[in-house]
Amino acid sequence: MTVREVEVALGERSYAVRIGPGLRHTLPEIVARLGARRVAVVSARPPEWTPDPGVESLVIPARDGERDKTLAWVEELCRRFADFGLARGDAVVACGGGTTTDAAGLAAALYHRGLPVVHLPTSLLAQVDASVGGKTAVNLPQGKNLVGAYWQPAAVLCDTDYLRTLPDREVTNGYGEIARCHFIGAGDLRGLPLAEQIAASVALKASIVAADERDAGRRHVLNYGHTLGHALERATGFRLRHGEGVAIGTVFAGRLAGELGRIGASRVAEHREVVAGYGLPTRLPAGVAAGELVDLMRLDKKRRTGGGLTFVLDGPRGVEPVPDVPEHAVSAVLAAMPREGG
Ligand SMILES: NC(=O)c1ccc[n+]([C@@H]2O[C@H](COP(=O)([O-])OP(=O)(O)OC[C@H]3O[C@@H](n4cnc5c(N)ncnc54)[C@H](O)[C@@H]3O)[C@@H](O)[C@H]2O)c1
Ligand SMILES: [Zn+2]
Repeated sequence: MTVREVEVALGERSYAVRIGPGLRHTLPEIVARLGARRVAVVSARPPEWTPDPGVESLVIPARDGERDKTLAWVEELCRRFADFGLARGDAVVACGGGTTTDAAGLAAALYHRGLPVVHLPTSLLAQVDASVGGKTAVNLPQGKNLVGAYWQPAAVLCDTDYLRTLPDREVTNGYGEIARCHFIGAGDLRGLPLAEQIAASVALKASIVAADERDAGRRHVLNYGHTLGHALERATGFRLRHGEGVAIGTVFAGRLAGELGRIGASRVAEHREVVAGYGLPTRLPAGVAAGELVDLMRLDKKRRTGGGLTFVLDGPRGVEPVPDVPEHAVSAVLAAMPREGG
């Protein structure tokens, strides 16, 4: 069995992300190394797929999905930890999609002011992105991921066996994040075995997180393709999955960089080819007006930066945030983008 290992280098908070088949069976070694006497296993997978930590444990069944990514669920998890008698020296295990690792990660960060958490991400998106880097969060009615903490896991086990039961659309969703890695430093991953694509995407994220754990600068490049991606998710009432929005947003980022004279025509074309090559959508969905997308992007940015459209774009110095992109350029590129059914 081939196991790949990526180190997230964060000093005394460093940890390993391991990628390969059957890795859930190595959880007891990780728990033993942590010295945990008891473990709460928050699992969104069925019992036969829920990992055994090898010590006294409480399994808390969870549901993946945004509807349980709430403070109420985090409180419920903490109450069950307390009823079980979880205390310092113990640990939490999170097994599920990114919604489950985010919520259980936040519960671990808060309970007793922080217990070690081991992530076993079960979706492709969670393996390449959500479980690595230490951001945890839950949603509020006012918006997604508004309440959270930085809480690095003690270890991440990307057991590729989990992906065998993943629906096709969720596989595609994860590829949206892998495709954008092509342009932010991972190089060409097309045609490689899936485990290698996961490892390369994780290695890229690990290197960026190690340089900028708390999102002060470099970590922004991870948002490649995300500005339009987020607007598309919202404009379609989340009918488009996150990775699909990022895919279309990546094609758009290439075209916008071309429009601004930052990259040449062949690099623009490469964006579409790479995204299409992963079986991802490249065209704007039907029925979403360009004006609405610009409004959504402007709103999104205003909240964060106080005005001006900023995009993470490719260019002569590589990928970097580009502030004050003129709105007419954005509108022109959107108007020229191919459309579904058009
Ligand atoms: N913390 C971070 O840095 C970070 C980064 C990216 C995304 N996220 C968060 O991650 C979440 C998205 O993650 P996601 O796409 O995994 O969503 P998810 O947790 O909702 O899972 C997606 C779907 O896949 C199903 N699923 C998961 N594993 C499965 C398996 N092995 N077999 C069959 N079905 C399975 C789930 O039941 C669900 O229907 C979002 O809430 C996002 O905010 C966090
Ligand atoms: Zn993303």
